[in-house]
Amino acid sequence: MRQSQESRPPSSSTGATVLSPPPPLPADAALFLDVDGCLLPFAPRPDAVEVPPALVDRLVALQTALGGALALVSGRNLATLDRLFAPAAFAAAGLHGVERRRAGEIVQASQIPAALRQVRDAGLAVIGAFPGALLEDKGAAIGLHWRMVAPPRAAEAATALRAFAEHALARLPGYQLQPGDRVIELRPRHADKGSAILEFLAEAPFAGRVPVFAGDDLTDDPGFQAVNSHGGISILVGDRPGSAARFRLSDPAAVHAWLGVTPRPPETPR
Ligand SMILES: O=P(O)(O)OC[C@H]1O[C@H](O[C@H]2O[C@H](CO)[C@@H](O)[C@H](O)[C@H]2O)[C@H](O)[C@@H](O)[C@@H]1O
Repeated sequence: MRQSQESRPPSSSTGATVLSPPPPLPADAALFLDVDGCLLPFAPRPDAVEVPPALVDRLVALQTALGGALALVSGRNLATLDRLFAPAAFAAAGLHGVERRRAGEIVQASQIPAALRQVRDAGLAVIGAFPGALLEDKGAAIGLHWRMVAPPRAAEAATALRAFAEHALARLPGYQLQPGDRVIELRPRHADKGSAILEFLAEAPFAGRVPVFAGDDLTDDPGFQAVNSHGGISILVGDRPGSAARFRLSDPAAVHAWLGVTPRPPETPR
């Protein structure tokens, strides 16, 4: 369907979509937050991210203020999200929507097909050819990362890892490729961030609230579409042409400012 001149988002002289900063968080929001590239700046490796205690403090305060209607919606698995944000326990969707649980619930990890174990072993051999590349084993999903491959081999690594993943997909019925920021992932395809958000919105304490979702990457677009379909607030973090988001924040620091994260005062020595 063609958009009318009036309904199209405004464009800059370069043609890039110009999105406004989001309005303040509504008091009756159902708040959904992506993690890497949104709440946390990118780190060299998946296990090198640091979650500032002040961010956890603020998310816990928002969780209370919103009657529990706050969920992390991430490509990480649920176990990793719990470890990163400990001691807090948030409702969460992991593996790009494949895993989902309410706050305080314990869930079994997803089933791992035997073929994925074989693909993982073959993938370890491929990344071995590129110093700095790594394979992230997330249980039912794997990620092949090249952020730490130094130029000039980074482009070659990206091509080789994408080609490996495309080839491996044929051995994994029910799986799809998930491109990300210097990563290609293989993950189950029966759910995405949009379906996870819609499932949260169908139940307490999220139902009947204004959905708000902030995220940065391709995997976040189904989430933007889900909140848009409910008249909510979709927020792109960073710059990515073609996103379905209606508002924009420049980076994780801007997300923190918008959420009202304030640094913890330094501890006084006793
Ligand atoms: O949906 P998200 O919460 O944004 O998760 C997406 C993927 O993020 C992680 O990878 C990215 O962040 C790493 C740490 O900063 C970085 O080293 C890597 O280059 C990025 O691609 C995570 O490792 C993946 O499992 C997530 O799917």
